[in-house]
Amino acid sequence: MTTYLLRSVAPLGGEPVDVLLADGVVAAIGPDAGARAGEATVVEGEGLVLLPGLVDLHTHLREPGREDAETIRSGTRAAAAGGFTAVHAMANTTPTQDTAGVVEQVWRLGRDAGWADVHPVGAVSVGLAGEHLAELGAMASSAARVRVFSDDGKCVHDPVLMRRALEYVKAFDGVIAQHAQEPRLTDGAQMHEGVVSSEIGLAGWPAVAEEAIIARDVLLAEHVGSRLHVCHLSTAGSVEIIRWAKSRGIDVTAEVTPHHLVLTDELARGYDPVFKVNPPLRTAEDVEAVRAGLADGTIDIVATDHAPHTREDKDCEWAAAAFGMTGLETALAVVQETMVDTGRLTWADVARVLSAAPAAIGRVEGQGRPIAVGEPGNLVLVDPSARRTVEPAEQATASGNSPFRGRELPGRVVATFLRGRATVLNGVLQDDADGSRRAAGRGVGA
Ligand SMILES: NC(=O)N[C@@H](CC(=O)O)C(=O)O
Ligand SMILES: [Zn+2]
Ligand SMILES: [Zn+2]
Repeated sequence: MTTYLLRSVAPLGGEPVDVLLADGVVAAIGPDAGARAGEATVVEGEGLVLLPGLVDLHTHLREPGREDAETIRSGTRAAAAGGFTAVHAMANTTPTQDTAGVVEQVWRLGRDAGWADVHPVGAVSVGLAGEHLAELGAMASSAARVRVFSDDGKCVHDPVLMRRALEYVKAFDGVIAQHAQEPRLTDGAQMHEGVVSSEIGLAGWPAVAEEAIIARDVLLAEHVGSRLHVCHLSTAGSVEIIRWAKSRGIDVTAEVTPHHLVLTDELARGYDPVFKVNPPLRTAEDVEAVRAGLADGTIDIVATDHAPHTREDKDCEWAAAAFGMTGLETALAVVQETMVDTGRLTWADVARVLSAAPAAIGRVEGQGRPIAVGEPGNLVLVDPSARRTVEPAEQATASGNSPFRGRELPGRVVATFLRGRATVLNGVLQDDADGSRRAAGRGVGA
């Protein structure tokens, strides 16, 4: 196994030091690292920030069932390119990830691909139909060790089913990740309900459809004494409810997506379905509220909700298009632009919201760890001074539905290490050496 000497890198944006990666772990930090480097491959790290490998709690890999949009391999290559060393693969596949057999298959395909650890999310209900609980216990005790359960794409709207799920997962320290969308209030909805939806004539998805479910679920979580996680929170009112729930001591965590940190419903005016997503892009006031919530810790993590879709499902009229946008390869850049470059989060905070906290919520071992001697070599090296223009054709994801296409974003992933092995080096995915390699992000000097 190759040994790497990361020379003069800044862990969590702090003072530059040398870091030695050997035998899959952080073997030395500081003057000792150079002395023990021997034949190590040297990575010049001047000006680069070293973070723990990123952990995504919310990824759609589409395999099994929609391999035309993404496969476990293409999706985890995109993850590596974006600096991730672990992803949670959502359950809305075909067949649904609602049995031990299916989650084990997804887990095994992820392990065999080798680009990032894949932790399958188990469905809450059989077939995501919202009627009968899936075999949560069997998925938890399977080889995939499932701890996160979600019907994402659909809301667990029946309060009795939600209550039973919350009670059931307590036995194995699981968590229910809720896609908060009251279906009766969003029938036929196409975008955020507000000024823009009424001006352009698209059916609205009101903020209250999200907030009503979150309010109900934090109360249910309190009642049964269980753990709740709220997926892709998107409104100012949702931030207020989570803040209130935490102040009462309710065991709830929440995520925001990169796109909800920066994009607004104004983008729907062009009727480009690349901006069609669930929950919908909201208003500038909501964007400010989710940034403030992330900055003050009300929102625990950033999760991508990477949702690849084929051209047929996206390049059509707005009403017919699928909901969702890709995000693994732009997440860190968007967080840098909206939160770090604006002074609202430090790099140490970024390590928390994109690595340590999602690993803790998912009960993932060996990820999201401090950068310290003896810890697994799951790391990402970032150049915050680079700039790049997002080009879907240069991305590793098999789908082209990035809402940031053509947009310039800061930062570049220079290297990603999975247990000491480089999955990305010098901005290039490490699968072949024939010049046809795709850059992991076009940046200065890439
Ligand atoms: N976010 C989306 O708009 N779409 C997701 C489902 C989901 O996250 O709800 C998908 O699977 O495509
Ligand atoms: Zn969802
Ligand atoms: Zn999702």
